[in-house]
Amino acid sequence: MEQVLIKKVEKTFENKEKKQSFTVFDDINLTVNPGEFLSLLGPSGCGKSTLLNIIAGLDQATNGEVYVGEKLIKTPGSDRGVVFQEAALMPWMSVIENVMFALRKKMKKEEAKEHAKKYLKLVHLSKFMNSYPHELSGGMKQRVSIARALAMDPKILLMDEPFGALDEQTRSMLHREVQYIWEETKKTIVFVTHNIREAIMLSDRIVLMGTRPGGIRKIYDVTIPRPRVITSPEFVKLEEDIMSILGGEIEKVMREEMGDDFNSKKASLLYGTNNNMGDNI
Ligand SMILES: Nc1ncnc2c1ncn2[C@@H]1O[C@H](COP(=O)(O)OP(=O)(O)OP(=O)(O)O)[C@@H](O)[C@H]1O
Repeated sequence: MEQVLIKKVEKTFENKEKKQSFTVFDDINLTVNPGEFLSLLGPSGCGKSTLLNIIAGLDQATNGEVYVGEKLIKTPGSDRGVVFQEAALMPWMSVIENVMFALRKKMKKEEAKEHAKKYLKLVHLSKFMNSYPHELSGGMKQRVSIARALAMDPKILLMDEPFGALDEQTRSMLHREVQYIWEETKKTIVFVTHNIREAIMLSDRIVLMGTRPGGIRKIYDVTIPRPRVITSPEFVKLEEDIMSILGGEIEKVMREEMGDDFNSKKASLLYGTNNNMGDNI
């Protein structure tokens, strides 16, 4: 268990050709507590992935610092495991070989095999360890990619919309799976999502990010006892609270993207809380 400290982080992208720069956010301050499950939630383009990539060391902050424990983060490291929306498994390797590949520099082959088996068991894929990626469903591939990240025994697990491409049923199953993994391994998890219900279902805290100017709008403590039920009154209440702020953020993005074509009635029809997919922003 380790804490992540994000101190005055700014990210500006330079477009050298157009001689323009674009600041995604300019002053993010946040502490992710050891063992915490924290979600970054916000409209498209607010910088969730950018912030996660900076924590991962895959991208650098323009200003400010990120620490994992005492360590200043500049590059990727085995203390942080990353899971992306696409599992990116090597198609010519079996499931167990994919997990072992990540361990090749860390341990000998036999030890790596035992280690990989342990993590495949944790994600309930022991039966499929000799299968190949094309033989697996999308949800199973994502479980392999979670096992691969966990096998490195990172202190922090960073997840960027890991279930974004999956159907609703598979997503619910993986919510249970990831909660089980979190409880078993006691990892600190930072989880990026568009989906309000997903954030409420999984998180200890939800960091709601906004755009133009980008930054943290509000932080919610989710105190609803687990396992959580989406129809419970406290769940619905929190969903409405979050949507009331997010609605304004989404409208801002749409206004900017659509210019004169923007029509707030159209926006509320598309993104209102009453439709079934209102949780998915
Ligand atoms: N390499 C880059 N160069 C220039 N601009 C970038 C680059 N990467 C991201 N951006 C811009 O930074 C902003 C934040 O992007 P980011 O992907 O972090 O947002 P997000 O909140 O994760 O969005 P989404 O939910 O749609 O993935 C966007 O406006 C994006 O266009």
